[in-house]
Amino acid sequence: MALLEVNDLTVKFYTQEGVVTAVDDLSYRIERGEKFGVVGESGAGKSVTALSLMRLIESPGRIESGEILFKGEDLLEMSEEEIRDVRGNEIAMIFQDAQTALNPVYTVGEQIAEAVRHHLDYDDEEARERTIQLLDTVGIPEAESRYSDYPHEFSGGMQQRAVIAMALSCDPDLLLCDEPTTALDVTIEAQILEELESLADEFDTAIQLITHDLGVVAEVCDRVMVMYAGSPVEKAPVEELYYDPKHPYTVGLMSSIPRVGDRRERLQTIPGTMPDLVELPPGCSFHPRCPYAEDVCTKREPPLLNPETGRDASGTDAERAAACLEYTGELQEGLDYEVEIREGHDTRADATAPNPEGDRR
Ligand SMILES: Nc1ncnc2c1ncn2[C@@H]1O[C@H](COP(=O)(O)OP(=O)(O)OP(=O)(O)O)[C@@H](O)[C@H]1O
Repeated sequence: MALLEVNDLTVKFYTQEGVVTAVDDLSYRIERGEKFGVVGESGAGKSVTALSLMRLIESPGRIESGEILFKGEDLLEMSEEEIRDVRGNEIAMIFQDAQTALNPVYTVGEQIAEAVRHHLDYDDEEARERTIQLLDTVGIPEAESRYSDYPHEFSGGMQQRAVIAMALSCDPDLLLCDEPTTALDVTIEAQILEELESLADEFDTAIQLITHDLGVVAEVCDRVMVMYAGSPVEKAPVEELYYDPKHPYTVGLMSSIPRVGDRRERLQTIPGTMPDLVELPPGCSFHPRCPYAEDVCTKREPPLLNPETGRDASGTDAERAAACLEYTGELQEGLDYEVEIREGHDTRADATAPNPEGDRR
């Protein structure tokens, strides 16, 4: 049994502008100890997916349908009390902004110790010892004396390490990380990702890592799901995604990974922006930005298929899936891109094929 199995999850927000379908019929699974990446631009539905797992979607949002099986039990059917027990104990979450997760009026050590006492039923002394040990594990030097520091006495990177320590304090089976290193500089980011990865291995914790950065995914994850406008457009083991991306949106994301040593902040980005989720474009929702779009793409919504066999790949078992009419055989010109393999993990797709109409939106 998979640790987590999300089946046909749909989440909507009832706003004054209309009904926003933030997550649309989403299915995926995460195995025990696995590191699973969720990638996509802002507004793709990544955070809403994670908040749904914690049952933290608030009004005007609503989980419309689907099931979220965690160790075989549907989180959506649990009582408030049961879900509170899962939250923090078995599923923990780390957000982008460490500052909001730490309370400025308590010392870092006290806050983590409080979580330890609460979740593990330790007495004060045991909780203090466990906290110091955790701070040390996440790479905070002189953990014993830093125990009594307030959050503002920690650097941004140290704060995020403390938040990771707090999340790991209860030894969760699943850690949801929402852009955990975005606010940090690149060197600290690399260190923290490495730390996160080795801690997850040590504690046998599965990770769902949310990011807009495919470079981060390459660093940490085993499998990846690429999301666009609330839906998965590609799923693949990480190596396959890099060396053989099957969806034009993935190719676009790959072209925008900044290269180490590149002085420009960002190379290219995909022209255009995410569509209005109240009213998605007809057909494939990516077609207005896709350099390979043909007439049929404006009319037919592509199903998630195995790109090799053309079979249905919408379920959680699918290892490889892409939603593009190329795989139903309906594209006449096909997908004309090449992936350039460079040293190490630095793979880049040549997605510079001209789009004659530019941003057609
Ligand atoms: N509280 C809310 N009220 C109304 N709409 C919301 C709310 N929260 C999310 N949404 C809608 O859901 C969409 C998906 O949001 P989500 O935060 O999951 O995107 P994301 O992929 O995580 O992007 P980001 O990287 O910016 O966090 C948003 O574009 C927005 O339209």
